[in-house]
Amino acid sequence: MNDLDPTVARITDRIIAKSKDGRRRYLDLIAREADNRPERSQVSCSNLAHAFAGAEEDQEALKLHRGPNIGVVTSYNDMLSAHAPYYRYPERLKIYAREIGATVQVAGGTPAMCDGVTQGETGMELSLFSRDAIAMATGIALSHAMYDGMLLLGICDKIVPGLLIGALRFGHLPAVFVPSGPMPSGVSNKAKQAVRQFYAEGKATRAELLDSELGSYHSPGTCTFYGTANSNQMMMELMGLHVPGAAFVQPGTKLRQALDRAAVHRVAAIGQDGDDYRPIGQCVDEKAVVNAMVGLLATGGSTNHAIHIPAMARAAGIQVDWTDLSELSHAVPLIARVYPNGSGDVNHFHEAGGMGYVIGELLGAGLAHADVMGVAQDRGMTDYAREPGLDGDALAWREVGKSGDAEMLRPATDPFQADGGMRLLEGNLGRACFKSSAVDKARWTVEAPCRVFQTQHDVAVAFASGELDRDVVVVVRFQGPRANGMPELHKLTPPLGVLQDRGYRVALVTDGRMSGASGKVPAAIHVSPEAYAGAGGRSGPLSLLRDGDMVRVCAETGTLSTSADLSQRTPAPDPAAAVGTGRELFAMFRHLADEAEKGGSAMLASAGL
Ligand SMILES: O=C(O)[C@H](O)[C@@H](O)[C@H](O)[C@H](O)COP(=O)(O)O
Repeated sequence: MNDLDPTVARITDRIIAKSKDGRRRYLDLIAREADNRPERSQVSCSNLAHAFAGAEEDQEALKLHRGPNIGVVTSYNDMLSAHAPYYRYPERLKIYAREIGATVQVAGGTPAMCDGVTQGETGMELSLFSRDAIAMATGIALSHAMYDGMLLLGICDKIVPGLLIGALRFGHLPAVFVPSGPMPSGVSNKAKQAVRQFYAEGKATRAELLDSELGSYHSPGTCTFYGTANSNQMMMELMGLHVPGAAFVQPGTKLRQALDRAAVHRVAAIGQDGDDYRPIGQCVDEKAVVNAMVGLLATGGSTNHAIHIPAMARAAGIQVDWTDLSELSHAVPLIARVYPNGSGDVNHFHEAGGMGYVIGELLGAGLAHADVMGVAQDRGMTDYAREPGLDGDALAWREVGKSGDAEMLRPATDPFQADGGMRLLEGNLGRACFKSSAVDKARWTVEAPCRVFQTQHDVAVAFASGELDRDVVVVVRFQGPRANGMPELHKLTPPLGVLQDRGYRVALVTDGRMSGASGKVPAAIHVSPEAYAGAGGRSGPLSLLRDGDMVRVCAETGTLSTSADLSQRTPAPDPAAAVGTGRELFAMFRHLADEAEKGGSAMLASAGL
């Protein structure tokens, strides 16, 4: 293992310094919570009876306080394919717990949205804030104070960040995340995108498109592209919150079951009553957060994490921003290419060495912190650089060896790109993120007259009528957290991709989000401050742009600017708040949300975190 890379060391020190007060307050809180944790033997018998009444065969063990009682927070629903396998989990987890004299109770459920289902639809405007609703639901589940540890069942985009934020507010408890793995590969993501582009151009029928989509999304398990859900799994490994290597093992396999079983046994082993106490609030420290950022950059992960990492870190008293991410990006090489940044999917990535290989390379190059607490048998990250397998029925970890596919995974000494997957853009239009790993370097700079839109639907209409057939920067504004909850605008990818393939220089500029599955088209996203002013607020510069203004997006120099003189202009008026699809229920989240760079969260802002 090499010495720590100087940039990683410097940024970690900076994060530690700026988080000093917040982190101290947080650690004091969890120490107090640990000290004040109600001894179950002292809790009122009536309260206990309420808690154990439904426990059936575990009632006796709970009554006698035989072993740790583990609370499961599950985000099961069977519309979300990734979460469908969780249906059978509670029963299994209870059995695994009994093997070691522990008990498992389902503490509560959380909502879980599928961004694939709501993409381009009004339901997507609830998506970012569903993360905070999940954190709050996690808090409600754990508020019963009957648990000695937690198992967190969630995979997809907002669910892992929401579960982690909620769990961190119970940071005196140990926790293990339990993923259930990707579905087998179907129609390749590249072929799926090609049919979408054909359809956008009128060259494929709706029936052909649906067949292609169903060939891709075909069974229970996580979608196979490297989007937000799978980036979540990467981060949980690099933060040490999984049983090592649990991320990408498919559902319904013996290995998956062995990993789930190990998760129960691990969380029971690292509780406050044992001699190896590892509360999640200590596992998630500044170094673990830096590891998550490094992993995101090294693998070209989802841009959504530029919003979620600051939010998750805040819940543990830690402050990070896009400057930290961007500076790290200069030091972290891109060592993985998974669709949308390459052609293989997460199953191929896993076969080629997967997370074990990535972590081994990052540790070897001094880019990741080895000395995080983690939940693995041996403290630290070393176990995460191995891959799990079965020796008979027993779980065993083996060395990963060389990359099994040099098109997909490369050593840190011979990477795909010398720097990581994300750039910060700045200028007179604000601050924005640019996913450089997904965009051909020849397209890192686009300067063209802009067309300004207020909805993604209007972009589709302009595209269909041929109005966008030219070099153009497409600006889609009023898509920030306070305007409409900051939806993903991934449905713009096929039309903009078509324009690009027709030979035009095209870029997108928006205060909204793109999906983890977006790539190819250069995009300045999450522009902050957002265009929307809100009561008593100030409109961001995007609200001043007009059709025809020259806009420059440059990932090389980190620029997002216009040559137009904006100083005398009046901002475009805020759009009216949308109602329907439940959006009116989320008005308070929109009113109170802070900026994307801080996590776009009303909950954290209001809590003073
Ligand atoms: O951030 C993400 O990872 C996406 O929101 C993802 O959850 C969503 O399902 C995509 O919209 C589907 O991607 P495809 O366009 O490849 O089907």
